[in-house]
Amino acid sequence: MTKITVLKGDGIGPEIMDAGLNILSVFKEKGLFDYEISEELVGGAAIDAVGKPLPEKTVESCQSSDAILLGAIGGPKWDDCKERPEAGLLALRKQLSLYANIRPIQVSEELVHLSPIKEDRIAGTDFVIVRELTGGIYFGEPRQLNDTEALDTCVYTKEEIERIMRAAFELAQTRRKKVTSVDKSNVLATSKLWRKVAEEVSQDYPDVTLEHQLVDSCAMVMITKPKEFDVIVTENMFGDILSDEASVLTGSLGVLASSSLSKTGIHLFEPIHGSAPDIAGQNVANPLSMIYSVTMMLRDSFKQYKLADMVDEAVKKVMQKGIMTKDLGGNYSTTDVTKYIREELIEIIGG
Ligand SMILES: NC(=O)c1ccc[n+]([C@@H]2O[C@H](COP(=O)([O-])OP(=O)(O)OC[C@H]3O[C@@H](n4cnc5c(N)ncnc54)[C@H](O)[C@@H]3O)[C@@H](O)[C@H]2O)c1
Ligand SMILES: CC(C)[C@H](C(=O)O)[C@@H](O)C(=O)O
Ligand SMILES: [Mg+2]
Repeated sequence: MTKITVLKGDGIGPEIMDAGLNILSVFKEKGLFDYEISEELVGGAAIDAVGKPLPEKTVESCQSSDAILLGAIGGPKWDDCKERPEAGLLALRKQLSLYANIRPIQVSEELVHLSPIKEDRIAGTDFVIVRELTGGIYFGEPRQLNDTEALDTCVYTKEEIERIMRAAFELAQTRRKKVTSVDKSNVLATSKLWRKVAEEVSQDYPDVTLEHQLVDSCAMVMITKPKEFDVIVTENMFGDILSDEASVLTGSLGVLASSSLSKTGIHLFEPIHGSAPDIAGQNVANPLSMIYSVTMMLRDSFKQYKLADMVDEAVKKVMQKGIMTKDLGGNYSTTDVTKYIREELIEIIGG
């Protein structure tokens, strides 16, 4: 039996996870896709229950799963904990070698008018950020903090860069065959190596065009000419920042999902946003980020392309009717939007 480990996490995590699982369960009910769920703790919820953000039981469940769904972690309640919820997520990424974080950015027809950026600049935008997820300054040693000095270390090895480059080039081969490698090679040693390895790897993909861009100007072009991009490949922290910036193009952070891929074949799927403490518990969070995380899982882990397409179609129909959460200017609740998507999906399957 296909096993999915579900990590609801904190804040809006449980609310949007319930939405994602609600949609997935339609396929089980209709006999189209069977699976069992193992629900485990991560983040603040795990700190509260067992005193640490990533219990061994959670890791063991993930390691014996076919895929992992994660809601979101973190929140002000745990800001002063010795080990914060975020440390649990980072340790999970590291322990499961989830090195390639794929963050698709598509501006849909239904939502294009909701971005603060002019419609003609962004209509048709369709790119993917490939973010290196297990290296860089997030994980480098030594790191230190005392009252007068703090130290973080940014480390990248050639192997780590080569691995993420290959993921980006292979993805580009299935798309418009252009890779933009983003770095800060005018300043950073890690970025100089990044650029050199990008050039070397590109020799193996002659059908793909490689261009380099500095991260500061990339941040600007992403807003002014986002249609220029096909696949952006970048290191861990730049990818984190650029992907939240990219959400401005799509109308809301609440519509963006991601897959974190591992060579083990056990991948993790999660929204790119956080636990949104400002709206948690109000039933107003946009469930689309989690529902799209489920469609990414259906495609990347289970090759269930038709089922994923059906969910996309159901979401599109619901958006066309203007049934949206507050972040997109609507006044429907999380559960209402989910209910309408479920109904559309059932109709699509039936028809
Ligand atoms: N992968 C993760 O679990 C993850 C990612 C990012 C941040 N975090 C954590 O989340 C906590 C809050 O961080 P933050 O406030 O900077 O970022 P955030 O992404 O949680 O929220 C930023 C803004 O976007 C809104 N937003 C986010 N998701 C939404 C959704 N689905 N629907 C509607 N609006 C949505 C929030 O209401 C907020 O105004 C922090 O503890 C942070 O470390 C976790
Ligand atoms: C919560 C935090 C550690 C995480 C990150 O920085 O990777 C988040 O911002 C993300 O984008 O998934
Ligand atoms: Mg982030």
